[in-house]
Formats: sequence, C-alpha cells, structure tokens
Amino acid sequence: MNKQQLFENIKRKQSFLCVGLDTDIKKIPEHLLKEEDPIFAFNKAIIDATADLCIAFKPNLAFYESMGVKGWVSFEKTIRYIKENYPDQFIIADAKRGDIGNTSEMYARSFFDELNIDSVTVAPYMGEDSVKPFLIYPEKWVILLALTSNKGSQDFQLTVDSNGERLFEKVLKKSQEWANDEQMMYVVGATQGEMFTEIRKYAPNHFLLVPGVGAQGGSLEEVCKYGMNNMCGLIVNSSRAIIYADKTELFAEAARKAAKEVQEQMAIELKRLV
Ligand SMILES: O=C(O)c1cc(=O)[nH]c(=O)n1[C@@H]1O[C@H](COP(=O)(O)O)[C@@H](O)[C@H]1O
Repeated sequence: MNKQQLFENIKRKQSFLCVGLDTDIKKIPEHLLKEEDPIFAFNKAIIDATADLCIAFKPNLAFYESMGVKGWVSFEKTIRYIKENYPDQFIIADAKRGDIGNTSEMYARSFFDELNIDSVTVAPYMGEDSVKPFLIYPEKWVILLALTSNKGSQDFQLTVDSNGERLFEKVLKKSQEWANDEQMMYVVGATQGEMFTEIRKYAPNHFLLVPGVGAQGGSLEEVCKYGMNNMCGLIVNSSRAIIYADKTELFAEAARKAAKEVQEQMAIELKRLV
C-alpha cells in the first residue's frame, strides 16, 4: 500500500486507528480456550468487530513467538485472514528487527516475501546496512523507532551529543538519506506530547506510527495538535484498551465500542484537514 492509498483510507473511514493485536492467552476470555486455536479465534472476532473503524492492524510478534510454533501458526492465520477479508487494511508486523545486513535480509524476506505484510518495525541502532535490506521491496514500509512511548526513551533517545543534537534527531535526519516518506515511517510514542512539534521539524511529511494512547495514557488530542500534517500523517495504535475492553463472551462488542469511541474522536480531529 502506498502513502496516497493510506490517506484515502483515512479519509474514507474517518479514522487513523490501528488496532494492536497483542493477544495474550492469559488475558483472552475463558470460553475461547476450548477452541482449537484460541489466539486466532480471539483475533478473528476482534478483527471482524473493528475492521470498519480502523485502517491498520498491528500484531506484535512477541505475543505470538512466546507460544512457539503454535503462536507462529496463529500469527500467519491472522495475517491471511486480514488479507483475504479486509484487503484495505495496512498490516504492521511489530517485530522491532534490525541486524547485520545478511540477517536483516532474512527478516525482510520472512515479513515481505513469505507473508506479504505491508510494514515492519525496525530498530535503528545498527545503522544503515541493518535497515537497507528492508527497503528493496516496492510499496513495503520500514517503521523506524525514533522516540518511543516508554520511560526508557529518556535513556538514549534524548541524550545530546557534542553538537547539541539529540539521538532521536540524528535518527530522523540520517535515515532520510536511506529512504523517503513513501517507504519510511517513524515510531513516536503518544506519551511524548509536545515533542511531536520537534519531530515535525525534521519529518514534516512522514507518517508516524503512534502507540501509547489507551493503556499507556497518551493523549490523542495532543498527538493531533502537535503531530498531524496535511495528509493526517498519523497511525495511532491502541492495543490493550481495545482488545481487552471486556473479558466475557461480549468481548468483541466491547472492543468495537472502545474502538468506536476512539474513531469518533479521530473524525473530529480530521476536520482540521478540510
Ligand atoms: O513499536 C511499537 O509499536 C511500540 C513502540 C513504542 O514506543 N511503544 C509501544 O507501546 N509500542 C507497541 O505498541 C503497543 C502498545 O500497546 P498498548 O499499550 O496495550 O496500547 C505494544 O505492542 C508495544 O510493543
């Protein structure tokens, strides 16, 4: 999917919500445990209940890999289900990969060749040759960690070098030598508030993947105020606050209600664009 198509989906659906499929066998409703593949059964119900309210789904690989082969099967089934039933959805493999070149090449192969997923999150720490193997695939995206939502983002990302440059700034500037805003997005945590103004100084046109609303307490209003650009430029993820809105047999309806609340706020924010 290209940038314009993503923007068209946002306008059509009046949403820039990404539903995070962080599916934990210990948190899903008990009645699903009797299913042959409880993780997939849960995902399928969440996807069906929220697909018209969101433009992206983001399964986080940790939740699947933690279950071994079974988890990987659930992950693949989930990807296939979205692609077959909701082909307009942008899929993000949240894997936070990145390694020496030939190893990154294998990561890229598994997400882009093997599974045909739209995008993968990548850590920038190992530099250019660790990111470039993900960039040889047309209309596939690298989503590079820039300024994350967690407390530890202060440990490295905000440290200032001898030229007065913060590490996240360096990531934003340097990585634009590798790819433009048609192939690269950045992760910026919703908890970063006014820092979105800083991000937009260096990446005015890029899409940003913004996790951290909902369970982590980030403000959608602030994210939009400081981070929205003329193509929206935001994909805002919420995982736990949506998928675990309820733990009974009514979990999918509750997830839909939680997603709808966020989508309605997004529709209001999108009025800035016209
Ligand atoms: O790359 C990410 O998606 C990510 C980056 C970041 O800075 N913070 C962050 O929370 N995430 C992911 O976004 C999701 C947030 O989940 P909730 O806090 O439950 O909405 C998890 O899958 C995190 O791994």
